[in-house]
Formats: sequence, C-alpha cells, structure tokens
Amino acid sequence: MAEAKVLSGAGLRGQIAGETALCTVGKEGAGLTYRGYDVRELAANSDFEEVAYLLFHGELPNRRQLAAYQQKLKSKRDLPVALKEVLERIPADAHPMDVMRTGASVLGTLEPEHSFEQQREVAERLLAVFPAILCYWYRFTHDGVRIECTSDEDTIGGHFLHLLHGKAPSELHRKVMNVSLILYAEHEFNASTFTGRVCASTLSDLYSCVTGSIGSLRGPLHGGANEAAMELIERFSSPQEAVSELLAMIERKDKIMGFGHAIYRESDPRNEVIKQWAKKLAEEAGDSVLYPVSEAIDKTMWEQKKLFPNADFYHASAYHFMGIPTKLFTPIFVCSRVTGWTAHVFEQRANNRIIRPSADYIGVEQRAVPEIDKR
Ligand SMILES: CC(=O)SCCNC(=O)CCNC(=O)[C@H](O)C(C)(C)COP(=O)(O)OP(=O)(O)OC[C@H]1O[C@@H](n2cnc3c(N)ncnc32)[C@H](O)[C@@H]1OP(=O)(O)O
Ligand SMILES: O=C([O-])CC(=O)C(=O)O
Repeated sequence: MAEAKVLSGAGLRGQIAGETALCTVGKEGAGLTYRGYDVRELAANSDFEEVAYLLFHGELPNRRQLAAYQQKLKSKRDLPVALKEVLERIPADAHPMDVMRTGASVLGTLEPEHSFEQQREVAERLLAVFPAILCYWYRFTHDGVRIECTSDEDTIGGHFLHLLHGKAPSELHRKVMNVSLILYAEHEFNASTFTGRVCASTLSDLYSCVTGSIGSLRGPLHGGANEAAMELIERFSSPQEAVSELLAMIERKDKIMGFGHAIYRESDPRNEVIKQWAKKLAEEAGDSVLYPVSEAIDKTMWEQKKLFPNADFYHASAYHFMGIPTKLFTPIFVCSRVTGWTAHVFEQRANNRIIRPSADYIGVEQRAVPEIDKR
C-alpha cells in the first residue's frame, strides 16, 4: 500500500532532483516516514511539536526537551505592532493565503535573518507566529475585534483553535488539530518544498524561501485542494445526489479535488488517519450528511477511476466539524508545512549548489533583428 508510481514524463516526474534525509514518500511498506518514523505512528502517539523538533534536530526529544521546546515556541507567539497594523489594512475579502504570504514577508522586514546562524531561530519564530498572523487578520476583518495573540495552550493546534474561536477548544478538537499538523508537516520534494529549495539554493534568506513556498502551496492542485474538496462536498444534500452528480462530472472529465497523487499509486497513508478522525468528529457533531457524502464520493471515485482520496479530502470535513471557515483550510497547511519547508532549506544550505536545470528549446531558429520600420 501507498507505494510510489512508476514515474515518467512531464513535470520532472521520475527525476532525482537532490538528496534528503528528512522523509520518504511512497516507499513500499511504509508510505510516509519522517526521519525513519512512520507518520501513522507519529500521528497516534506524538505532539506536533515533537515532530517539528524531530525535523529540525534529527531526533525525537525526550520529555524534558519537549517541555522546554513547547515553552520556547509559546514565548515566540506574539506579533510585533507593525505587523498587526499591516494585517489590519488587508481587506476582508483577500485570499487568506495572501495574508500568510504577506505576514511572512513583513516579518522578514521587521526581524530579518542577518546570518544563516539564525536559521533555526527564524524557523521557530515563523512556526510560533503563523496561527496569530492568520487569526489576528481574520478576527479583525470579519468580527471587528483585536484579539490577544498569545494563549496558555501548550500546543500549536490548541493555540490556533483558541485564537480562532476566542475560547479553549475541547480535548477532541485539540487532538485532531495536533494529528492534522503532524500529517501535513513534511512530504519530500513536493511543489512548495521544491520552490523553497530552489530559492534557498541562491543563498537567499529564509523568509524569502517560505514566502515562495506559500505561493506554490496556494494553488488548487496542491494545498488549495482541501478548500476545493469542501466546496464539492457541501454542494450535495445526500449520498445519492453526490453519486449521480459525480458520475456526470467524471463523464465530463472534470478534475475531482482531493483525489489522486503525483507519487502515491494506491493510497495516501495520511488519508486513513484523518478519515478516522473526521468520522469521530461527524459523530460528535451528529452529522448525517457531510461524512456520508464524503464516503460516497470516495467509493465512487475508486469504482469509476481507481483514484483514492489524498491527505486533503477528509481534512475538509474534519476542519469543517471543528468550526473552521473553509477559506482558512489551506493556511493551516502553512502552519504545519513551515516545519518541512524550513528543514529542507537547512538541508539545502548544508550542501548547496545553485539549482539551475536546462530546457529543451522549441522556439524559432536564430534570426536577424529587423529594423523597427520593417516589422
Ligand atoms: C497535499 C497535496 O498537495 S495532495 C494533492 C492535492 N491536489 C488535488 O487533490 C487536486 C486533484 N488531483 C490532481 O490534480 C492530480 O491527481 C495531482 C495534481 C495531485 C497529481 O497529478 P499527476 O501526477 O499529473 O496525476 P496522474 O499522472 O496520476 O494522472 C493520471 C490521470 O488521472 C487523472 N486524474 C488524476 N487526478 C484526478 C482527479 N483528482 N480527478 C480526475 N482525474 C484525475 C489525470 O487527469 C490523468 O488523466 P489523463 O492521463 O487522461 O490526463
Ligand atoms: O507530495 C506532493 O506532491 C503533494 C503532497 O501530498 C504534499 O505536499 O503533502
């Protein structure tokens, strides 16, 4: 299960574009590992901060190290006043991924990375501050309130939900956010990470790398698929309606968001984990539509196209059941993947050569430049 496809063709498929010690994707037996650990085991037993520590330091923390790390991240959560002022000026109808991109970029002007020796501090600052960047802007522009950007929540997942809803989340919701952040943390040379590595290879600063990565993640073929999946699911009021409309979409050769993967062949190992939690949340919410509709789409896609849900599909209903507005789904991915992105930048910097591939030229033959009056 979760094996890699035989790769060929466009999109740099099948090309080895570098080395990494961070992650394997689609390796037989364990579909996704972070530094050798199966993501399903990490999601069952760990805090997201343990995974962040693992990606940055190479090994899991012990209990004392984890407590110190969580405390350190907690102390870095507040936003500079100048950043709050910028966030207040971004319109309510802006794309929240543009808010994340701008937030990272502005922080880079206020707290620049002067030397690569600061790289871990900068990465931890970004990790700690992203939930507040998103929620400060969202609550100010949608509810007219200036929220506190700190909370006494120990975990980043709990902190995010606390800022968003203005109150402490339930244990179940804390747990699901924690699992979700673990599942999204790292995924080898995906498009947004590769963007970050290309930027790093020019010896640029960490904020530029992360800002570029956010831009790549924003698209619906990558991180944006969780929002697109939600828009699909909530269109239907019953599994029967979902199946008949889906068959028409398949007939029209529409792309069904939240399905398929560039590397996995038969399943995405993150899906089985988030699917279970989405089911639990559906039961808790007394839902009798969204989850059954999701399952009907899942079943039909497999029967008709042999396409399986990727990490994004059941994340849509899981986030929805926790009261998270759809347009904030992809920014949550940023709050998590910033760990993978920055760990890849550290790796690139440690063994760097500028990334500069070649192209096959398919344009016209060489020719003389005609005088402007003769064109
Ligand atoms: C966390 C993440 O970023 S996971 C990815 C999130 N993205 C999505 O969910 C968007 C929907 N999925 C897709 O667009 C694609 O599956 C991608 C972008 C993820 C992978 O793209 P590719 O590697 O090019 O897909 P692949 O080579 O497997 O495609 C094979 C065929 O299946 C089709 N296909 C793949 N995914 C889908 C889909 N979701 N719906 C309909 N058809 C699909 C392709 O169109 C292609 O058909 P063709 O040969 O007739 O052109
Ligand atoms: O690996 C990919 O191409 C996309 C993906 O699932 C991720 O980045 O999590």
